[in-house]
Parts: sequence; structure tokens; C-alpha cells
Amino acid sequence: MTALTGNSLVLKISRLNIVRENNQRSLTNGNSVAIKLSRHLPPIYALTGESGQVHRPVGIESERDQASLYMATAQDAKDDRISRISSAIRVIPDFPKPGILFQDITTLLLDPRAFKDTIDLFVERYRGKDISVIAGVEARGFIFGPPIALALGAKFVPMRKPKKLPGEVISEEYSLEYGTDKIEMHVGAVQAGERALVIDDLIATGGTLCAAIRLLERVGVNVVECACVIELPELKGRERLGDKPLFVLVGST
Ligand SMILES: O=P(O)(O)OC[C@H]1O[C@H](OP(=O)(O)OP(=O)(O)O)[C@H](O)[C@@H]1O
Ligand SMILES: Nc1ncnc2[nH]cnc12
Repeated sequence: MTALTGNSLVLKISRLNIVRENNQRSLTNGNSVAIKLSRHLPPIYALTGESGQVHRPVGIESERDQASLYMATAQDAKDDRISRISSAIRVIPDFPKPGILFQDITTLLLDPRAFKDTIDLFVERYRGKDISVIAGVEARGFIFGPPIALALGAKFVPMRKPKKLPGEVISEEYSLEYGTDKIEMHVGAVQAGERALVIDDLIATGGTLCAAIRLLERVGVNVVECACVIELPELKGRERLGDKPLFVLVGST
């Protein structure tokens, strides 16, 4: 539904409305303004709703305008989700050791919308990419991996800390921002030739993801990409991954 109120154009799109008022854009819930958007958009525009579907804009002057409008608005909706995710992550100084700025994703999990946005962004990226294995790293990769695996119709393979898995395992050691550790995977959980995505909440030095990649590649799995919610770029984990693609949603918050 579309309505003109004074100099405001209101587009009702599923549960979100867009208002243009005094040359400022706002998202509204019913008639009350909830969020002011800061980025510039073309004068008349569309919005991707919760389903990710792009709604058709009105008053487009040319095919070219229309194409750039779709791109701008899809990007804005994506940015909106990213900023919601970023603001839902809490940062705790000096945990677990002095000098560490701990990125706490438990607050993201308390916000169902931001948590869903996180999963949706990963699923949108990997849908149709023929991925049969989602390998999640203990512990926080166990939170984000399974819903992605279910949405993609892939299996979830836990990469566990030592002595947790009951069957025959292969293991890899790695160094951390604070300490060293080891991860293990059940023999037979994956087959040579499968296409895998490695998921974790965060990349710091990249040691954990590199160990996960080594484990999978030792048994002939093709690791297509690694995906994390957060990257700490100053720790150069991306460089440690070398040519292996890395997809992240937010830089350190
Ligand atoms: O890029 P890196 O330097 O390897 O660090 C990243 C890893 O560190 C954190 O896990 P942590 O080892 O603290 O284990 P936990 O999730 O079991 O607490 C984080 O969840 C990643 O798995
Ligand atoms: N700064 C950090 N915050 C949360 N998890 C981490 N793992 C390694 N470094 C971390």
C-alpha cells in the first residue's frame, strides 16, 4: 500500500514502512518513526523486506535508473542488517586476559532479529553453491553452523576440542591469540571430494581456521571458503589463510 501524507511518501511493505520527510529517510513501525537512515538513497526507492525480496520502486524514469535503484536499495537493506549485527555484539576489555578486547557474541544471540540476519546473510551467500559440509569449530562455530547447514540441506560436522569425540579421530594443533589448542574431527564424517564451508564466530590470528582447513583437506575435502561473523583485521588472520577465501560480516566492533 502507498500513501501520501503532507510531503511524506509512505510505502507499506510487509512489516516495514519507509517515510521520506524533509529530505530525510526513516523506517517506521506503523505511523511512528523508529529508525533514521543515514546513507543517501535516490529520491524514490524500494526496500528489501524481511524476506529479502526487493519490492518494485515507483516513479522510475529510465531502465538504467531502475537498475541502479534496485542495487542501491538491496545494498542498503544489507547494510541495515550488518549494522544491526554489529551493534548487537558486545566488546569486553581485558577478557580473558589483560589487553584482550573480547568480542562477545552472546549478546547477538539475545537479539533474535540480529541472530536471524546473521544466519540469513550466510545462507544467501552459500545457497546454490553445492556445499555438502558445514564444518563448525568448537565452541562458537557450533552456534552458527547448524542453522546454516539445515537451511542449505548440508551436513554439520563438529570440529571439537581434544578428547571429546568418542570415535576414531584425526587432529591438528594450532596457536591462538592467547595460548595453543587442538581440534579433532571424526574419521568418516566427510568424504573425499565433498565441498565444505568452515564456520566460526571470529577470526583473530587465523590459527583455528587454518587447522580446520588442514583437517578437512587431509581427507580430500574441497574447502570452498571460510566464513566468520567477526574479523579482527589487525591480527592478520586473513593473510595466514593465504589463497583460501574468507567471508566476514563485520570488522572488530
Ligand atoms: O583466529 P584465531 O587466533 O585462531 O582465534 C579464533 C578462535 O578463538 C576463539 O575461540 P577460542 O579458542 O577462544 O575457543 P572457545 O570458542 O571454545 O571459547 C574463536 O571462537 C575462534 O574459534
Ligand atoms: N578478541 C577476541 N574476542 C573473542 N574471541 C576471540 N578469539 C580470539 N580472540 C578473540
